[in-house]
Formats: sequence, C-alpha cells, structure tokens
Amino acid sequence: MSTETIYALSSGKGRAGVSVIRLSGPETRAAVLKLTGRKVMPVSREAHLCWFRDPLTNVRLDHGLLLYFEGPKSFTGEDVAEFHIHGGRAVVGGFLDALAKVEGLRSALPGEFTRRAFDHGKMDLTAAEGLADLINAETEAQRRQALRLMEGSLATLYEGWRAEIIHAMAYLEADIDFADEEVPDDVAEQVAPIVEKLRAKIIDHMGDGFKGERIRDGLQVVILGEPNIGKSTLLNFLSRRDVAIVSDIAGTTRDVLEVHLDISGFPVTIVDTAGIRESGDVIEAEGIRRAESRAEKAGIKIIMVEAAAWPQMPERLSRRVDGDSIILLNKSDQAVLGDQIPKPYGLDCIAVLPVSAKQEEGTSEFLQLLSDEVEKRMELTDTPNLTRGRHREALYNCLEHLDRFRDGSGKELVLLAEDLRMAARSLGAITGRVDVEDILDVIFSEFCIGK
Ligand SMILES: Nc1nc2c(ncn2[C@@H]2O[C@H](COP(=O)(O)OP(=O)(O)OP(=O)(O)O)[C@@H](O)[C@H]2O)c(=O)[nH]1
Ligand SMILES: [K+]
Ligand SMILES: [Mg+2]
Repeated sequence: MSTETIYALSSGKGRAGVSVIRLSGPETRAAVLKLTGRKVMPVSREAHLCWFRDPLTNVRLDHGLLLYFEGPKSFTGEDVAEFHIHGGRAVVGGFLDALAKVEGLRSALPGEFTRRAFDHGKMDLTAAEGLADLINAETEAQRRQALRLMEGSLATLYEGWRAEIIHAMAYLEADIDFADEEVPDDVAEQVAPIVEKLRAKIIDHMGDGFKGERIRDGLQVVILGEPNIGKSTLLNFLSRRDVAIVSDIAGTTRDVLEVHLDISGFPVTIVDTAGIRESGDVIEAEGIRRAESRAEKAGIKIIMVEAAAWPQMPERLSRRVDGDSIILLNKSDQAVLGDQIPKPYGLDCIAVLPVSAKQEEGTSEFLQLLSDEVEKRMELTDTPNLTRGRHREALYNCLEHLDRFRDGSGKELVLLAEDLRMAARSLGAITGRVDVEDILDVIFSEFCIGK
C-alpha cells in the first residue's frame, strides 16, 4: 500500500464548465474534512454539494460537488476523493494551492493514479495500456480497440494461454515428484501436443499484419511519384487544407510531410514525399532517400504517374509497385485515355485509376477505394489484436521457450519444466502477472498527469 497521498487535476487544462480534481491515498479522509469543514466523512459513492475552503485561511474556494470513494472500492483501490469544481483558472489554481498546503499531500506523477490501480490489482497491464489508448483515441476504431483492451480482451487471451502452459507443467512436475523411474519421453509425448497447439495459436495471433498497432498508431499511406506529378496537390485535396506548397517547379517538396486524417473512423497518416528522380542536389537527394524509406514502411502506397505517358512509368517507381499499391494516373485532364486502362503485364497492385487531383476528377472513386482498402487493413475482428511492440516481444520470448521445449526431447524433465515455466513467465509479463518492475515506469509514463 502506498503511504503517500497524491492529487492532480484530472480533467483537461484550461477554462471549462467543470473541472475535476482527484485525490488518492491514506490522507484523503483528513484532506476532505479539512477542505469541507465537515466533522464526519460523507457517505461513500454519493455526490455531496458543498463549500470548499482553504484549510489555513478558511477563505472560500468554490461551491461544488464532492464524491468520496472509500477504498478498496475505488479506481485506485485506495481512499479516493473527487472534487467537481468550476473550471475557471483561478478556481482550479486556488484549489490546487490549498491542497498543497495540506500535510502529507503531494501532486501526482503522470499515470500515478492508474499505476496505483495496477498495484492494487484493480487492472492488469494490458487494461492500463487500453486506458492510455482510450485517452489518446482520436478515431472510432481506436476507441473501440482501446475499450476492448480495457475490458480485458487481451488479458483473458494471454491468461488462458498461460493457464494451458501451467497445466502442461503440472504433468511434468507430477512426474518429477512421483515417478519411480524417469520416463521423460512418455511425459513429453503427453505434453507435446498441448504445447504444439499453443504454439500454433500464438503464431496465428502474431500473424495479424500488425493490425492492432496500426489502429493505435494510424495506417501510413505514402504518396510516391516523379517530381511535379501532383503529389502535394493530392495531399492538399485529401486533407482539405493547403498543407503543402504546390508549384510547377519540379522538386518543390523535399521534406516528408504528414497529415493525420480520420477516414471512415480509421486513423490514417497521409505522407507526401519528394518527387523521385536522379538528382545531383544533395538536399533533394536526401529528400528522395527519405521518400523511399517511408515507402518501405507504408501500409498503402499511392504511386502517381503521368496519365499521358501510361502504361509507361519510371523504373524506379514501377519496382515499388506491390499488392498494397494504388496507381493513380494523374493529370488525366491532359490525357486521352480509352475506356480500358491497360495494366502492364506482371504488375500486381490494388488498382490503376485515372484522376485529376487539380480538377478533382475521378477523386470520389479514388476516395471510395482508399477508404475500402483502409478498412480492410484495420477493421476489428472477433479476436483481440495485440497493440504494442511490448506484447509482440513477450510473445516471441514465449515462443522461443516453447521451441526449446519442443526441441528438447530426451532432456531431463526438470529442464523441460523450466522451459515451460519461462514460457509462462513471458506471457505473465504482458499482463503484469509476474514481476515486471523494470517496465512499469515506461508504461505509466505514457499517461498524462491526473490519470
Ligand atoms: N493539369 C493538371 N495539373 C496538375 C494536376 N495535379 C497537379 N497539377 C499541377 O502540377 C504542378 C505540380 O504539382 P505539385 O502538387 O506541386 O506536384 P508534386 O508532385 O508535389 O511536385 P514535387 O513536390 O516538386 O515533387 C502544379 O502546377 C499543379 O497545379 C492535375 O491533375 N492536372
Ligand atoms: K512541384
Ligand atoms: Mg510536392
């Protein structure tokens, strides 16, 4: 149990109708009595309208709502109080100053309330991560994924797998303890199918195409093309803003430009890049290098080429075309295209579409296609997605130990049991079931103060 009592503004900074200041820890009761001038604590989990006063000067701070949650039935598991006060800067500032004067209270660190909730078993680590994601969620898909994580969808999955390993371990350990003679091959035979099934499940789960991470971080859609083909014009069209400089000078864009968009509820980052060509200019060449490196990480590539030149395109672009590429034949207003757009032999791509980014022709078909493709890559399925590199790493570790178990037939039982124990530990690290002290600071520093 923490001995320190912490407080923080839990609602957003700045002027607001209502602001919420939160308090958690053993001194909560004393602080509530001091600030309200009450003799007895209010009933837990009931709203009370009252005056708040500075405990030293007795000057009135505000008239507002007090909510007291007696531990352990609270967010942190400790005694918690929430002060719902008027969200004026002077009110909030005065209130925080007053709390600072109460002995035994200090302001909270980022994520400290949630960390206490974790420490007191109120949530596992994946739920805490889900909560952080929920606070950062900007699109519907992010919100839905975060809520699922917060509800424990991943924790349930991983805890289930951990239980399976522990079950398998029990077989081995029973043999270690009670067998008259060692029969490692027999036991391994009994346990091997369990481990094998689990391995398959983990591999399948990890082969999700990074969907969860994509929903969290946004799908990268990179616009590539020769100089002056209209990449920045397209970026401005997509973002409905004048984000990038457009000019008829080839080599206008040199840096990588990013715009975050919500496409049908999914988070997407549209990336405009320098036009790709051989260039003797050092700065431009660096821009091109960055463009090509961004293309490697793209979830979807929009490759823009000259409609009038189609089906010819520069080799440096055609070799980047793959199943995640949409080829846009831009400046179609300046080209005569037949009804059938020829697709060069052997070119595997999502589609070839004629558009005019400047005249906004063909753009609604393009938007529809883009939104369909985004959805395909990010829609939520029934199985929960892993959302962080941290989860992936732990799952790799788990697999490694399961592999070691698998390759270890003939090994002593105790060693086999140890492989399984380590595999279970790796899963336990994801939910925080096993000691993970070293990673906690990293996880909780993702939060804002007051959460
Ligand atoms: N006719 C016509 N002109 C276009 C179209 N799209 C863009 N342009 C023009 O083409 C020129 C280059 O456009 P940009 O958007 O700057 O091209 P870019 O690909 O970003 O160029 P760099 O950044 O230099 O690589 C500008 O004069 C645009 O107005 C189009 O669909 N049709
Ligand atoms: K240009
Ligand atoms: Mg440009």
